[in-house]
Amino acid sequence: MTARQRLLQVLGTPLGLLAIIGCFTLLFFTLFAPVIWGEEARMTNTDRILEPPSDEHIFGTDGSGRDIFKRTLVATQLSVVMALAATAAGVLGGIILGLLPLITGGRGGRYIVAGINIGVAFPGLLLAIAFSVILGESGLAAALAIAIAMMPNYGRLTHNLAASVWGRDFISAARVLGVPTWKIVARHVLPNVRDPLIVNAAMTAGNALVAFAGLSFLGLGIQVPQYDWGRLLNEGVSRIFVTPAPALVPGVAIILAGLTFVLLGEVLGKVLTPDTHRSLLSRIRQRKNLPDTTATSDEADVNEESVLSVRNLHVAAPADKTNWRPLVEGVSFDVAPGEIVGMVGESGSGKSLTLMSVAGLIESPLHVSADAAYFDGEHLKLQPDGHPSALDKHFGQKLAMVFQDPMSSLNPALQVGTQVAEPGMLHLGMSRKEAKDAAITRLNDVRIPEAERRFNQYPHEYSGGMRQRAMIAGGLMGKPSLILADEPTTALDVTVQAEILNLLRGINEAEGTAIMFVSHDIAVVTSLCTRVLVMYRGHLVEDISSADLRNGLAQHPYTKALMETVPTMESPRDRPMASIPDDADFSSGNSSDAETAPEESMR
Ligand SMILES: Nc1ncnc2c1ncn2[C@@H]1O[C@H](COP(=O)(O)OP(=O)(O)OP(=O)(O)O)[C@@H](O)[C@H]1O
Repeated sequence: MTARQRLLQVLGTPLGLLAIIGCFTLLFFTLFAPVIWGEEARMTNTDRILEPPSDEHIFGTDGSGRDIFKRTLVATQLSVVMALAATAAGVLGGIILGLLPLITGGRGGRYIVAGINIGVAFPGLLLAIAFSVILGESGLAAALAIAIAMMPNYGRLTHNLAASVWGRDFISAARVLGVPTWKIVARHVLPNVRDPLIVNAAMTAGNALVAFAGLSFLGLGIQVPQYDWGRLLNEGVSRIFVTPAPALVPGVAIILAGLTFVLLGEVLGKVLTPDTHRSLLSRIRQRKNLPDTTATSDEADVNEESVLSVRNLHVAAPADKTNWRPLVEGVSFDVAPGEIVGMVGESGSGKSLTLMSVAGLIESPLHVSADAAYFDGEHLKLQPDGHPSALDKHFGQKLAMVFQDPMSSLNPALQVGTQVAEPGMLHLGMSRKEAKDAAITRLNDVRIPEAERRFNQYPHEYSGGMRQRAMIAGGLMGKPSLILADEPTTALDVTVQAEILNLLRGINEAEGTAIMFVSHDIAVVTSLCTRVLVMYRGHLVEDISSADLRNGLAQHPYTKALMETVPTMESPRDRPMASIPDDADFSSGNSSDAETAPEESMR
């Protein structure tokens, strides 16, 4: 869903409606109130001084006989404009302040961060009053004082957001390309932190409005003959026990305007950061043309001897407003207890989606459905749209998952041991001490050297292979009956790759754990797995034993072509290695492409 569609959706809710009414009202009075009522609000009338509410002056008159209601409406302009000016200056200053430590780096950067932290420690309003006193009594000085007081908070927010992006790989990539730091900040950091900053700015504008009114109320802001809501409040308060209206009207205006900015922030928050769960549900309701995969029965034809059995799995992505694009179509497979099943296929063939959808890790906007799914003695319930209830409740106990990139799958802020031990405490009822002992045993099992010492280290202190082994150790805490491994060796060099494969093989032999191993490397898969599932363009085109595959008994042309690419002792050494050409098409099941493709590509 685009931001525009989300905006339209949010505007249809009571929150969006209130925000839009508030914004338009505020805009109207800001622009037109001085033009329409400016003259009347300025005109003094000594005959009607300090009058209580009447038909002519619904909220009475002030000490010069001027209509309080009209003055309140006219004061909207100065109150809102000054609040927005203060917010703009404060936000801009805060952003610069928050980004400076990244640009300067080193000791200078640390001093700036320390300065920001000290600034945050002071209450904003007190800071604003202090600066206002220093800068002198005027509206501009008050706006500047509010902006300065706002900067540390906004600077800290910016710095925290920017620092979380700063460590990411695309920033490192830009740095090694020699992009100047200020440009990295402007082009790579700012766009990634923009949305929360915008949302926060809208909320901050509400605070600035209240703060500005507060300063004027104290006599530090707008000076006579100009007037804003704070000034009117100040004039009204002296009569509050006689006639509450003169103080009440500007007071209510301040509250309503502040509330409008908060509502605007809420709306922006919803538009810029969508609620994925709700948007998925609404999208599923909107799109009628879901793939025809209506669930038939929970127990349709699954193999109860298997540890995992899936029937007619479909995954689809939204193509346009009403249609879905199929990504995985009608995939059915079984994994027997203690079996290692490989899944191979070209990039984008749907291997990861198949694995992730079985595990329940597919997120909006994709849609998953199946006819039936069975895991380790349990029929997974099918939801109304045919989505098999996820395996995730088995995570940490009967099911483990190993991902491709161990650096992303381990939390960099937590010690590795803590993350390995977590399933023990969460799912197996272990005490902290028991979980730690079990985790150290598991780290030893996966051959992490000095496991006891390494337990307390952080992911960045581990090598890539060790991180992957630690991930596997975490999965083994609960003695799983199935490990789902999504390209666990792709990010590793060949030696470490061999270590991980040996480790998985060892676990399978020692504990009888079934493994579903996804890879695009058919050589690795045939060496590790007993059976291989071949995916091609979202379809499972072949289910074949590794022995048959090695003996050249593959049936599908794509599988044959894939096998042709595996180098053997007889492969010619004076030619490039065989590969499948990009334009080869095996969808028709015609083998001619398969037989010619690798050779063609060698020429
Ligand atoms: N969130 C998503 N939204 C839309 N399309 C997606 C999404 N995730 C994956 N796809 C598409 O689904 C198809 C299958 O993706 P998948 O990740 O399963 O491929 P794969 O076989 O695992 O490839 P690789 O070996 O490169 O990881 C691809 O065409 C991909 O572009």
